[in-house]
Amino acid sequence: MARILVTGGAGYIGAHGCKALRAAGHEPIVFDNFRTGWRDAVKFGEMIEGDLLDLDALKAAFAQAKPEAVMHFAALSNVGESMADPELYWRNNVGGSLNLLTAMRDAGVGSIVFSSTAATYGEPDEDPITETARQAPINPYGASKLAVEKMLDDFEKAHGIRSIAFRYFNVAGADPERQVGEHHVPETHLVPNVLDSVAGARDALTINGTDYPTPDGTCIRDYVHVMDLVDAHVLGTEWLLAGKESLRLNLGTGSGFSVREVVDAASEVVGETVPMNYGPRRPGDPARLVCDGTRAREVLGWSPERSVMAQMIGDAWAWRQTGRYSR
Ligand SMILES: NC(=O)c1ccc[n+]([C@@H]2O[C@H](COP(=O)([O-])OP(=O)(O)OC[C@H]3O[C@@H](n4cnc5c(N)ncnc54)[C@H](O)[C@@H]3O)[C@@H](O)[C@H]2O)c1
Ligand SMILES: O=c1ccn([C@@H]2O[C@H](COP(=O)(O)OP(=O)(O)O[C@H]3O[C@H](CO)[C@H](O)[C@H](O)[C@H]3O)[C@@H](O)[C@H]2O)c(=O)[nH]1
Repeated sequence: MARILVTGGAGYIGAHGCKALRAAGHEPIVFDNFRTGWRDAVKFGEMIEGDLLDLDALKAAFAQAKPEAVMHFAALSNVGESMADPELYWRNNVGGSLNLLTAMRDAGVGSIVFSSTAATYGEPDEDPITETARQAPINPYGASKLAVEKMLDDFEKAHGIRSIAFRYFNVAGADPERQVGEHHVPETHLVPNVLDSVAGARDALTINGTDYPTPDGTCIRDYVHVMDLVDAHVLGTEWLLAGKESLRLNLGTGSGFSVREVVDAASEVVGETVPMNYGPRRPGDPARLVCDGTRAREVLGWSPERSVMAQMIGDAWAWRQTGRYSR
């Protein structure tokens, strides 16, 4: 059993991470400023309210929590917002991570699992994308995540802090037991937007572009169930705690689904037609992002068993019907 400081543990993926840590016998301690997170999402251990931009608060959190490792989910992650306000993204995501690594160095904590993203690849030059593909982000969000990957490299060389950067593809679904789930305000992700449209909580879903060079003209993505994704984080944390080397790993299934295929799957799961219309392309959307996820399976023994489209949509729908948070 290990004590793990979980930054962003009140957010979508971080809350599932806490559940997975607890299920594996570890003790998550959430560090979050609730900017996009939810107090109701903190269910699996202690919580320290604080901001990554406040180095003193972070140092105090390390003194209080005495963690053996860190899971670092906290970030802002809205691509459109990052284009409009890059300063916010560089300050929060890069400045916040710099403070975190500084506090880790000072507290003598030598293991961190970091949420990176397929957005670090930009317009990929490989299909499917392996970890050695060129990283050339096309928006400030992706650039901020790539900068943190480089910061991790430098802190390892200078201070021996070992890290795993997981490059997530499209995360979807929810805890099947409905304790935690996805709730962003505003929501930009496809699956919750589809379900909000079915539930009448928003106007018809707008499909962003139908003229991409894909079989049905809509963008193709690689969707991974959030519970599978956080299982990889537990395996990664245990890997580092066992003294093993730093890793950079994609997390995805290797299967691509178009926007239309996701909509059709949702209609089938929910048993209703998804109200939808067609809009222009969303700036910055690559046509196709599909992962070569072989390495995570081989190195960590990760097996994403729940990342089946019908299951991801079904779990997200069940959570939407009964579980959502309120502020
Ligand atoms: N959702 C996806 O599909 C996806 C894909 C790739 C990468 N990621 C990455 O995964 C991580 C989690 O994403 P999510 O969808 O759960 O986002 P989220 O917005 O639901 O959660 C982020 C959490 O971090 C907290 N936070 C942000 N800035 C903070 C700060 N300065 N100090 C303290 N807490 C702060 C927020 O309050 C929130 O609870 C992010 O780093 C994101 O970039 C997500
Ligand atoms: O209402 C919507 C919402 C989305 N889409 C489309 O659905 C696809 C998936 O969009 P998401 O917003 O769900 O996901 P992204 O692929 O844009 O982004 C995800 O993957 C990125 C990496 O490429 C980042 O990591 C980001 O944080 C993560 O959410 C895109 O073609 C998007 O344009 C729609 O057509 N309508």
